[in-house]
Parts: sequence; structure tokens; C-alpha cells
Amino acid sequence: MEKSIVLENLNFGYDKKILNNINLEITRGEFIGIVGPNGAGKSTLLKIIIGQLKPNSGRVKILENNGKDKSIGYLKQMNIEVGVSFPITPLEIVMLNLYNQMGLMKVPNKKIKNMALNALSMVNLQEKAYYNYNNMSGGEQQRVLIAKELVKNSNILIFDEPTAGIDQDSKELLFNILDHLNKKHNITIIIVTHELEFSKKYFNRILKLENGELKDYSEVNIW
Ligand SMILES: Nc1ncnc2c1ncn2[C@@H]1O[C@H](COP(=O)(O)OP(=O)(O)OP(=O)(O)O)[C@@H](O)[C@H]1O
Repeated sequence: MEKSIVLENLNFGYDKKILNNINLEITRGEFIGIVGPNGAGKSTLLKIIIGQLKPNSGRVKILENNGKDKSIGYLKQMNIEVGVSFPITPLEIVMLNLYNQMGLMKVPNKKIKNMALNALSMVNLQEKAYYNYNNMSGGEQQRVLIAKELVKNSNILIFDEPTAGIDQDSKELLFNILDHLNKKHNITIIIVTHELEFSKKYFNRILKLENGELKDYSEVNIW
């Protein structure tokens, strides 16, 4: 089995210790749910995996590249709350991310646009490509932000509570899209969630972070 992410003896603390000797191997194409009490360090762990925070000791290895860009698609907590103060369309949001990554003048506009439209179609939003993002529902906004990550051709997606604040139908749609991306495109997905009852059927593996330790929670939880 091809490894995707390996965490080795990770330790991290702000003023007090948060992660205590975490070891984890994630296989390519896994769909992982991470649960745990408030303040356990779930967001901190994700930030260490994406390289936003450096561990005090230990290593993070990202092994997937496969000719693709090595970037990880990451959605931080509470994106929906962060409004945009000017009118912008989903297409522009996704295109801007591509320009950011590829450099403004290097790629023809038409190609960028097609790549962005393709990413929006992967989250069922091709018909709303020209809407005003600010007038879209929380669930739709969340899907735009996922398209923004998908367009970078990442084969790892890491989302911190992506269903917080969106209605039940949007949650189902969001998870069905993620399920499709996981199964059909073999994208490795890690999701932090407080909504395990709803989401557990999608995960291959559930991990619980508590008291600095990360433990397999799949069996305990499912029955
Ligand atoms: N930048 C920071 N500086 C100092 N302490 C921090 C910082 N960020 C988080 N913490 C603390 O570290 C602990 C873990 O925070 P983290 O956000 O990782 O937890 P979490 O499990 O994601 O919580 P929640 O489920 O509430 O989102 C908390 O006690 C938090 O207050």
C-alpha cells in the first residue's frame, strides 16, 4: 500500500503540551475522520501536517507526489464566517488561487478559466460559477472553497470542521462530493469533525485525539 502521510514521534506544545509523541501512517486514498474534545489539539495537528506549524520534535512526511503538485488542499475552521467585503464570483475565487500558484502571466487565461470551471463542476457548482459569492449559502460557499483547493491538483485534502454551520442537506451533499473524490480520484482526505454520528459512514478510519494521544476510535465508535 502506498503511504501518503507519515507522522513520526510528533511532539508539540504552545505553553503547555498538546501533542505527545504522535505516530501515524496514512495510506493513499484513505478517508480519515479525526474527533476529540474541544481544545484537544485537532486543529493544531492539522496545522502541523500542512506545515503551518513546526513540531517541537518529530517528523511529518508527505509522500504523495506522483507527478502531481505536492501541495495539500487545506480548509481551515470557520471559513463561512469570514465574509468577503466586495463582490466576487466563485469562478474568480478559484482562478485567483491558480494564478497564485502558477504565476500571473505564465498560463493562458482560457486554460485557467477551464481548469477553474472543471474544479467547480467537481463540486456541482458549474452553474453558479458567475454568482455573487456573498449571496451563496454557507454550504455552497464551502463547496467553492473546496473547488479552490481542488484546482491545485492536490491529492491530499485536509478540512477542519467543514460542515460546521451548514444545513443537513448541504452536509450530505458535501460529504457525497468528498466521497466521490475519495473513491473515484483516490484523493486522501482527512477531516476533523464534531459530527461523527452523521459522518462516520464515510470514513475508512476514525481517530480520536485526547490528552495528547491519537488513538484508533473506529471500533469503539461504530458499535
Ligand atoms: N496560537 C496559539 N497559542 C497558544 N495556545 C493555542 C494557540 N492555538 C491553540 N491554542 C490552544 O491549544 C489547545 C488546542 O487547540 P486546538 O485549536 O488545536 O484544539 P481543537 O481540538 O481543534 O479544538 P476545537 O474542537 O475546539 O476546535 C487549546 O487549549 C487552545 O486554546
